[in-house]
Amino acid sequence: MEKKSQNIISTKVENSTLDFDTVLAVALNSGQPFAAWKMPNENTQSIVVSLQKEALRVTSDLENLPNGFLARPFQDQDNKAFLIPADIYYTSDLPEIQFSSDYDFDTKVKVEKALNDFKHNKPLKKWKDNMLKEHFPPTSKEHFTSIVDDSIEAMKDDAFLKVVLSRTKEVPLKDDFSPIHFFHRLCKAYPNAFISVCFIPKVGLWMGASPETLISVDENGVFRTVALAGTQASNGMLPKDASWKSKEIEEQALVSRYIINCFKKIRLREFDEKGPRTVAAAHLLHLRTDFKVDTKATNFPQLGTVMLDLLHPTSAVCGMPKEVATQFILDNEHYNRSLYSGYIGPIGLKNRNHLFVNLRCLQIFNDHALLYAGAGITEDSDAEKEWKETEIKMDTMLKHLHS
Ligand SMILES: C=C(O[C@@H]1C=C(C(=O)O)C=C[C@H]1O)C(=O)O
Repeated sequence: MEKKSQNIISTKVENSTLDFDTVLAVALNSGQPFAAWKMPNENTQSIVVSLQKEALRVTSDLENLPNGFLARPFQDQDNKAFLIPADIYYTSDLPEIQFSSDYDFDTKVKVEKALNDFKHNKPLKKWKDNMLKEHFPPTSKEHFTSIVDDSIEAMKDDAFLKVVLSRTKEVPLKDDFSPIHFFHRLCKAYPNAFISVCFIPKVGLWMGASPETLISVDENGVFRTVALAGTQASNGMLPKDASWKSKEIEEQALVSRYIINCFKKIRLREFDEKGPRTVAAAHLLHLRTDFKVDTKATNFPQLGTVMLDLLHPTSAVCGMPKEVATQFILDNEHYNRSLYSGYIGPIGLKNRNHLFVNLRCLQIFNDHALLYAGAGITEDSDAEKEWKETEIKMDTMLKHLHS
């Protein structure tokens, strides 16, 4: 991955003070923008905290942005993403905290004091004051099934081929709910998902266990993306034993075709394609095709940025054709998806970029959570089954919210 280098100063904070939970607790209490995450199949847990009150608003130009955590909503007017710059960066595989060199000695002393104070028994309670107070009413079953039926009619009239319709559900939280414990429960339950918690003022506190990479470019310049679609409950079945109906096979093939069309638009022929094969995500099975490009061999270092712009939102979360499906979603869902089905992930850190589709996620309010899930609708869909599909997708988070 090619990127301009950034100045970073490492500060050793008294060893006993520094651990992931302390840094996360101080970040949560602070009201500053922050994100913490664990990558799929890795044990390291990382956190970035911004020392500015608001997240930055940026275009997703990965080669030129400062290191940090990027979060882009499904849709908004100015097509910009939020960036939480890594003013402070902590990763559990290093014994020190890193400050970007823009921050002076006083700031470092303040942060170290906050970490020490917390360790000497300041409880995690202020975080609730930073939560959003209001949201759109949760979607009723009646509304969801009626818009699914309307979309099926529209597809029968050839208005579009596929649309992904989503909904929300409100769940009360216990008084002693801790985002930190929840984060660890998710890490333990879903080792191959991207586990994240992210706070942006006015956008709220979001947590998730995403199974879906939107794009990644690793330290060797290898670009990856996936076409993920088709859902069934595994009910204990191994991926290799799964069989799929033509509805799901077509639904996933549309996503693959969409990705290949994006490669075609930029005249890139040198991509590897593997699949589709069945993969497990929590208690669910999906169909997935993997795409890979060597950006060094193809001399295309900015491929990540270019594909991000072309791919988002893919037909795994939006539909086909994209413009008509987007309009149907905006006209019918009757709520703002915000970060749900947008993309989130770390950029620049450890010399790699990895953005995930923000799925299997929820938003935390001070006494309840708002869960989000959607389902791909085609002409052959059945509204009742699609409602059920959103329920089982929401179970990914719901199962671990209280334990
Ligand atoms: C839209 C969601 O998931 C997406 C839609 C899928 C489908 O329609 O079968 C499967 C995986 C995801 O790409 C969601 O989890 O909310």
